[in-house]
Amino acid sequence: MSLWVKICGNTTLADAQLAVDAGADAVGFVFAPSPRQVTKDQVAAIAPNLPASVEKIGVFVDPDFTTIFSIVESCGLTGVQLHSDATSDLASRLRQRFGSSLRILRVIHFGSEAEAQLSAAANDRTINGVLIDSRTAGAVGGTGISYDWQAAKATLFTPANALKLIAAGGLKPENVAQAIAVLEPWGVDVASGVEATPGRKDPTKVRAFIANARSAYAELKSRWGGAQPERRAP
Ligand SMILES: O=C(O)c1ccccc1NCC(=O)[C@H](O)[C@H](O)COP(=O)(O)O
Repeated sequence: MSLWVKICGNTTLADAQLAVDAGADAVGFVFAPSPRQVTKDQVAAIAPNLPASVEKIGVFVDPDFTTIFSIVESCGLTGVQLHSDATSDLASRLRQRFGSSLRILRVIHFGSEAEAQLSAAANDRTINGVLIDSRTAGAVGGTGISYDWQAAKATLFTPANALKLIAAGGLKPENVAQAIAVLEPWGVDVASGVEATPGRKDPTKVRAFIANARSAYAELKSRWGGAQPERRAP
């Protein structure tokens, strides 16, 4: 088992390839209003040039099924990250249509409702994992703001939680090791923390982020010894 690393908010092939070369497991594309917003045509031109082994995740905010279906098909996405009402049947419709090959991630924002939302997610067999992110009054992602990791560890990233939990929100090369040491997540995700300017990645930051994350996870594994946390399949 190793740490899953996603570099999100790619807008060019060069940036996505940079993430791949630096060792990312997944690259993300934001199909929502954002300084990093991309179109279906842009991603359809980028994704086929990336290795098949790298996950290509589309990020959708309040999406409808038809839009997501069309984008996943046209761009060859391997996963979706849904910022949507958890009570909608969107995830189950996507699961029915694409089967187990599509990684479906739900987003939960750190805050007063997060614990209840995570309990509900634990019973949702259509999703493969949950990304715990920050939000502001104006943005549901890409905020560059980190939450209280100690509080998140106590309430969300608990040893009892078998979901694949991904830490996001305000991560950067300088703090990702600390986040991993505290939260012991299944994965980490970053957008603005590895940028040179909004929408464009900084090669030095991308490489440092992934290298620091990998070495922090290696330390964590030695702390665990033989007893690594069980995560729910798949
Ligand atoms: O990145 C965005 O601009 C964005 C906008 C709207 C919804 C989601 C968005 N990003 C999704 C991600 O997975 C980001 O990596 C995550 O929110 C963390 O962002 P950051 O705090 O900038 O690292």
